[in-house]
Amino acid sequence: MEKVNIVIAGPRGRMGREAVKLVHETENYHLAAVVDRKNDGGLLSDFDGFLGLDVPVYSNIEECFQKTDANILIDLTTPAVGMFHTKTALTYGVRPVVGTTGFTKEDLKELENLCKEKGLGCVIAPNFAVGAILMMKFAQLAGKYFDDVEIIELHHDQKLDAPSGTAVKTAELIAEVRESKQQGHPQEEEVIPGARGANYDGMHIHSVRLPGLIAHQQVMFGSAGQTLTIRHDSYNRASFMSGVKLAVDTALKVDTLVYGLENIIE
Ligand SMILES: NC(=O)C1=CN([C@@H]2O[C@H](COP(=O)(O)OP(=O)(O)OC[C@H]3O[C@@H](n4cnc5c(N)ncnc54)[C@H](OP(=O)(O)O)[C@@H]3O)[C@@H](O)[C@H]2O)C=CC1
Ligand SMILES: O=C(O)C1=N[C@H](C(=O)O)C[C@H](O)C1
Repeated sequence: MEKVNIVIAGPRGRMGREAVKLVHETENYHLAAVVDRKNDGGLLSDFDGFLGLDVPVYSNIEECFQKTDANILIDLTTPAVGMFHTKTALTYGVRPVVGTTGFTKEDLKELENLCKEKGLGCVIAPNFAVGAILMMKFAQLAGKYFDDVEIIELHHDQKLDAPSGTAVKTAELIAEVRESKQQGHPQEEEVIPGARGANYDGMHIHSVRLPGLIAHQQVMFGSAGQTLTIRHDSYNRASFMSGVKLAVDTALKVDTLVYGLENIIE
């Protein structure tokens, strides 16, 4: 079986380290190179925790694709560079699998067009954990029956973006089935600005950041005399890896942009 040549951007990060392990341990995957802003021209094995992984490190992603025969880019970096990496991959004929969050609607539209133009697959998944995908699907189902919903996402305090990509995706999915509604009292006032959280089509999103947390979300619905709470917890980053593998295998097969693993998991 021919190996899938994979480049990982952000290999030293919390997610990147797990992804390196996944690629290294998957029989038909080959870690061809990594993109890191440190150690340009060196090897991944120069960093702590990557013993024996003599994989070239590039700081310039274009140079990486010029010198590497890559099939897939797995991007696990930051909102600031994720879009540039994804566009560059498509330009070089490499299929992106993107876990990095913080992409805007305009970014997604641009990438959808670029995928069409190039005839390449790309998977952007705000959350790779199967349980989180189910949580979002269940929330969308509940959104048909409850107009009032608040999303509470809870993450470690090193997270850069708020609300989380998962919370935004959840709100988007609920908005597809819920009549638009401004929730709460029409005359409610925030005594301290931000008290009611972010507002997506009238749904409120609250972002909690604390050391000790990994990635958690609860979606709370309310109507007369009842509430329904749907919750998902990721206790470690290994929880995301089966979804990363599914995304890689899907990106190789399709020739369009897939935004969200709920479009793959039936
Ligand atoms: N889709 C999903 O299921 C999940 C998505 N995420 C998302 O994945 C992303 C990464 O999360 P996490 O691993 O926790 O974050 P980390 O901060 O641990 O890792 C990010 C890594 O990207 C590196 N980086 C920053 N800029 C560049 C650049 N220009 N080129 C190459 N590497 C760069 C950082 O380097 P340095 O150390 O030098 O800053 C760091 O090593 C986030 O956007 C997060 O929201 C996270 C978990 C699950
Ligand atoms: O930064 C994280 O950690 C996570 N980010 C993703 C998001 O923004 O939804 C996925 C998961 O929640 C972990």
